[in-house]
Amino acid sequence: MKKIAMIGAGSMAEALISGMVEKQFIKGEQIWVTNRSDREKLNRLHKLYGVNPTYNFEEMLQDANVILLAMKPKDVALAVKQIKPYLNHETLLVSMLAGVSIKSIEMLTELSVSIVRAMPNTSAAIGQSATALAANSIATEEQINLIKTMFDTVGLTVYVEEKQLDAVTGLSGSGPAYIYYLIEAMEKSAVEIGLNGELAQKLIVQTLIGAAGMVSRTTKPPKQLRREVTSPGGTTEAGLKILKEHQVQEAFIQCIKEATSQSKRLGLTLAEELEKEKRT
Ligand SMILES: NC(=O)C1=CN([C@@H]2O[C@H](COP(=O)(O)OP(=O)(O)OC[C@H]3O[C@@H](n4cnc5c(N)ncnc54)[C@H](OP(=O)(O)O)[C@@H]3O)[C@@H](O)[C@H]2O)C=CC1
Ligand SMILES: O=C(O)[C@@H]1CCC=N1
Repeated sequence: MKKIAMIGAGSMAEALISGMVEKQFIKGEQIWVTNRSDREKLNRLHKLYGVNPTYNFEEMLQDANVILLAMKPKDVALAVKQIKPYLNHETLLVSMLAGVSIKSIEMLTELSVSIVRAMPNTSAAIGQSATALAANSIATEEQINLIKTMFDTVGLTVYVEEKQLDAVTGLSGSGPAYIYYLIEAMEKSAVEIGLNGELAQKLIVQTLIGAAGMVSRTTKPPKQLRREVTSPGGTTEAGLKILKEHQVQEAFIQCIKEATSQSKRLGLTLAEELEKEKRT
């Protein structure tokens, strides 16, 4: 890989840059990054990772092996319009956008280009993303393998059918936020029950790492692991009773379903706009 061009320089782009550079998949100087107008952010990325900040699409896209779309779904139409003059049949477009279908991107490019959709998460910054990939039929095996190798450097990568990407987005794309929300609650409670914040954070983080390790390294299902913590008449049982009363598990299920639906809605909104444009 000689050159990656990133259109968009937000949280997800930075997480990916940070992970790829840290894992020495690519040097910062081989990455070109642009955004809409936040010059300060581009300069910060340059200082931190050595990437090339630019607003010159020609310089950025010339000979790029991969062009990464990393803007919000609502901004993709304008972004693709801007890069369209520099696309050709050799182009390999990678989209990290929630919901936006391969078909919509094809409609925007109006060109037969290889497209790989990826749904990573921000833990890519420390090489711990859970990423799912789906590609169009133009993408070659070599191109798909290249993108798999790229995301492998920032965590676990799996292939899915494109129609499964909304569910992946609701589950693992947004997933880190659900865990941070839980950590916030644990931190708040720790202070209220009289623990020092710094000490509590250490205990919470290790508890999460330990629980994740137990799920991934033992063959026991989470339900059994939960039962093993829960002594009859003990503390866990008393605590879990409150979670059940508040239907916390159902709330989590609803949360993931709603995030999945929102991914579908984001994609549909754009698809409808593009169909409407095509008809007029
Ligand atoms: N954040 C996450 O956890 C994840 C996000 N994603 C997906 O990644 C994408 C980016 O998300 P995230 O990083 O959070 O978003 P951010 O809002 O943090 O970043 C969006 C970036 O896109 C830039 N941008 C917008 N329009 C254009 C344009 N026309 N040309 C060039 N750059 C443009 C913005 O520039 P400026 O700041 O100058 O306006 C900004 O740098 C989304 O589509 C999201 O669905 C996928 C997985 C996880
Ligand atoms: O919230 C979002 O829309 C993006 C997609 C997955 C995580 N963040």
